Amino acid sequence: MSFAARPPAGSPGPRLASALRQDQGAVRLIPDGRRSSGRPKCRAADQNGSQGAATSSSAGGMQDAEKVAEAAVGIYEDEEDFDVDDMSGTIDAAGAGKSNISPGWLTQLGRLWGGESDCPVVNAAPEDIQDLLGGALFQAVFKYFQEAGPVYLLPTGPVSSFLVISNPECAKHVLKLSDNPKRGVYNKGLVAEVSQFLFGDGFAVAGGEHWRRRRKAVSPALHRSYLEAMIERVFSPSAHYLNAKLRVAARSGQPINMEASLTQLTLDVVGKAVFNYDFDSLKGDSPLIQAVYNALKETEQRATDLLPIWKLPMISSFIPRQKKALESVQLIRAVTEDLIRKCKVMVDAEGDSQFGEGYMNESDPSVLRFLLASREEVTSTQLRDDLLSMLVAGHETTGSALTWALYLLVQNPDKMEKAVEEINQVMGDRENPTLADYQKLRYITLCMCESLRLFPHPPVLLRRAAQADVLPGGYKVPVGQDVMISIYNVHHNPDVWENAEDFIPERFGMEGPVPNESNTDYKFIPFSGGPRKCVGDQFALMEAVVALAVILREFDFSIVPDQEIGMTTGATIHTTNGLYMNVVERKGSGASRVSTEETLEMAAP
Ligand code: HEM
Repeated sequence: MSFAARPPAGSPGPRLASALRQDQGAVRLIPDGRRSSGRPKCRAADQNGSQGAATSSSAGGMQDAEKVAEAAVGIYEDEEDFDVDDMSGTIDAAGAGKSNISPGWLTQLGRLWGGESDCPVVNAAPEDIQDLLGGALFQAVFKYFQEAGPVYLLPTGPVSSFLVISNPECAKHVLKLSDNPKRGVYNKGLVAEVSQFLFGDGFAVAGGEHWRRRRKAVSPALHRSYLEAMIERVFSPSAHYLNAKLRVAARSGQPINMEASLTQLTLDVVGKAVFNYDFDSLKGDSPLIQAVYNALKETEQRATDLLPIWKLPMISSFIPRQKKALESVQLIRAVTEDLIRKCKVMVDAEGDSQFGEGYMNESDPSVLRFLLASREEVTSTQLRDDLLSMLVAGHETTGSALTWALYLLVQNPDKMEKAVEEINQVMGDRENPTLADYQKLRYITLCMCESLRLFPHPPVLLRRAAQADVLPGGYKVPVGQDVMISIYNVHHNPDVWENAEDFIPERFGMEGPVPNESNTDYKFIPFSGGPRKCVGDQFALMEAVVALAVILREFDFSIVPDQEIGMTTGATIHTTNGLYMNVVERKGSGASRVSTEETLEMAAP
């Protein structure tokens, strides 16, 4: 799908869902004609009586719904969220369900295995296949949600399916029970399987006790004084560096690809913050950016591959797609290992460190230095994989979040005016935001949140049921079922959000805490929630708000006309062909006071 870069004057911005709605004919099967506004009520048994036991998903059978529910209630802080009486639904994860009309080819395959269900089961229509397999998967998943309701089964092959969740109640339930130390019902399942080639044993995909130990070791590195130091030493200087590049574009009158520029910015930031290493990707095309993109695209393709050839290492090394991915991983790992080696030499030379709670080396506040100084017993491969988890998780996500925030602001001039007014008011003549400034940049923070609501990165989260479970609403989940929480659908769900498709930063309010999963009761979950919530959420928000403040204070942006800005996914929502903008220096801004020579010197490759 694509949408025009310039909506008519006064338009609230991209209206993604309405564009999708025009194309609803592709989604066919809706038992009993149920619509998305209501929770589908499911009958308990099918007239054919088949239980479709041929898949690993359904092996092990169902536990008694109420027993499962009781166990789950025990670990909820807010037990009233869980309605034990309303558990009549049935989902059979055998890969297919009952269809009233001619099923699509994927469902057809699924039915060969005898799967049956009275719950909504969607058919993959031919026009959706490109989105489902390696395109913008989340868009097809949204389209089905509009027809099939907040919980449905999406068959993806003869023996595989996703139970897709699009409402806050079920998302909260699954996220809170993911790797939960009291009762871990869900794990990372497929996502761990398909991204192991990239993350190895890194804590972003590891599970159970191993994951818990590594997360406990790594997350203290992101303490408050570290974040404060990052604002002044990394976020703000890196954004000024981007400004030098923007100035060259402004003075030459050449359009610039803001998606590429912002993704380079965030790679530079995360490189310095995690490794104290300057990738300097703003100065030239970094093969590492492409490598990370290739590797993440491969993980998504693996998740939807009908024939998982990647499970056969001997064969997969001859396939160009797999070869490219493996080469990318080799490059990413080699860079990471080199950085660890160099830092270790410095830490060893220091002898016994002053390590303690909130430790920060003044000359090198990086996460790597923190972890090495802690002198914890950890193998260098484990350290590499953990740091790589942070590098990959923190780079593209924040780059995409900034890209869409800028896009939305440019498309909504009244919001842009408010944003620039706030920046000028808070920062005055000062070029570098401080922690105090960050705390006052409330409207910019809300713009970032609203951008993350409309364009969440990643748009879907994957889990697998390690035990039988029952979702709020009564949907039974058998052992082994793959579950997809569509953050995109929760954020675009019209039953959850008023004017869900419009960019309205004000919806969160100018007072009170910054929106997160807890204070919105899982309506807003861009950083996930529960035990596996993002460890870099504060880091990311600070980085993005500081970058926007520094950039918007100096430049005006407009989208290059007649540009089709489509969407696709790796791990985040990307444009299909970049986001080209014209840049103009604001009168009286810092930019206009810098000479062309100075600018060229800063931005020279
Ligand atoms: C706007 C930017 C960001 C967004 C939208 C985002 C979003 C997310 C989400 C949704 C998850 C959960 C994935 C899941 O449950 O399957 C996650 C996990 C994670 N994020 Fe972020 N993230 C962002 C920035 C960052 C940054 C800057 C870092 C590090 C500096 C980071 C590090 C991580 C790590 C290590 C995990 C795995 C945590 C675990 O499994 O225990 N993220 N992120």
